[in-house]
Amino acid sequence: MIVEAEVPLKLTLFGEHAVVYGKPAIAYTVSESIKVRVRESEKFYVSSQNLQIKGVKVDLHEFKIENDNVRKLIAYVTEVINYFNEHYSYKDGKKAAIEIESNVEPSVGLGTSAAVVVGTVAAYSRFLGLELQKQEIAKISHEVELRVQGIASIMDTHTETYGGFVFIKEGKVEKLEVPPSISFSAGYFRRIMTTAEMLRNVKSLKEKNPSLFTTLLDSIEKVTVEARTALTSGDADRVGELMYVNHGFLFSLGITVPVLDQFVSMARASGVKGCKVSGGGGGGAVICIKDQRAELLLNALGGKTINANPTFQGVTVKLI
Ligand SMILES: Nc1ncnc2c1ncn2[C@@H]1O[C@H](COP(=O)(O)OP(=O)(O)OP(=O)(O)O)[C@@H](O)[C@H]1O
Ligand SMILES: C[C@@](O)(CCO)CC(=O)[O-]
Ligand SMILES: [Mg+2]
Repeated sequence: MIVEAEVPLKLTLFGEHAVVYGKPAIAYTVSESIKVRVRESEKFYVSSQNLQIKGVKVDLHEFKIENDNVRKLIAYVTEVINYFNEHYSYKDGKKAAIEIESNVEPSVGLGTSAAVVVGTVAAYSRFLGLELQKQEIAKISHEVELRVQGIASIMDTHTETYGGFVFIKEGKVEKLEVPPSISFSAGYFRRIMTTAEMLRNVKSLKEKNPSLFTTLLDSIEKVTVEARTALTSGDADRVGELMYVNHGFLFSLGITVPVLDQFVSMARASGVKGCKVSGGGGGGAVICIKDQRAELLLNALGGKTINANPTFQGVTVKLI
């Protein structure tokens, strides 16, 4: 028996980083997805084609890779196994081979870490004979992402579990109806830091200058609340204006890098209605109000466009 979970990736429209500190955020799922397959095995294995290891140290006696980078890269998966061992006393129970398939590079600001967690929770729990509801999958996934990163909101794991457009506020998830007249262009640039590292940078800014940090987050909250109304009423011009404003606040939080700021300011100068960084930053994803000029510019600056059309199903699990 092979259990396969498919998890959509996601784009953050408004409120990334602020959502970690209790502010609202808006995100939605796209057609890019990650698949996690779990099958019985004589030993626990984790395999993933698109993980790259920087630097290798090999124990030639047992031909074993000894490398802290490997441990970090698969931490999201191993933490899921630890969770179920702790909570469902499956110690020394069935061993599993866990395979992750993704067409998107890891760590691009599209919620790949959350998708790996949600997919592994959904598939591994079913492999153990559990029938978890989406609410439980989302809750466990957030706890796992939090354990690995030390800091994490519910946004990525809950958006990818439920699917569609979601408004996140104070631990609650509300589905948003956004008219199809509003659509987006998106893509990503090579990233120089992971989200976990960006979260730690933002936390240190908060500790250095708490009052300025509060002002910035309160301003992002105002933008996100206004964007919710503009989105559901189909006001693309207003959504676009608010995207540029949100990008400016994220620049002030120090989560952008030159290529992202260059892209956003050149898009604005060429008349694109709205653009901003999306997700953890440090490179990674950008999102704009749909405009071919934005997609051409993204590619011209060395980025990769993705299909930014919304999907509405969230995580799915099947036996193959
Ligand atoms: N295909 C994959 N196979 C195994 N692990 C993966 C895969 N993709 C991502 N990961 C894990 O997720 C980590 C990247 O998480 P990170 O949060 O930095 O990026 P992201 O989730 O794409 O961005 P954001 O959180 O900003 O949306 C990788 O370092 C790796 O540990
Ligand atoms: C940066 C952040 O807000 C979004 C990452 O996609 C982190 C989080 O919400 O956990
Ligand atoms: Mg992540």
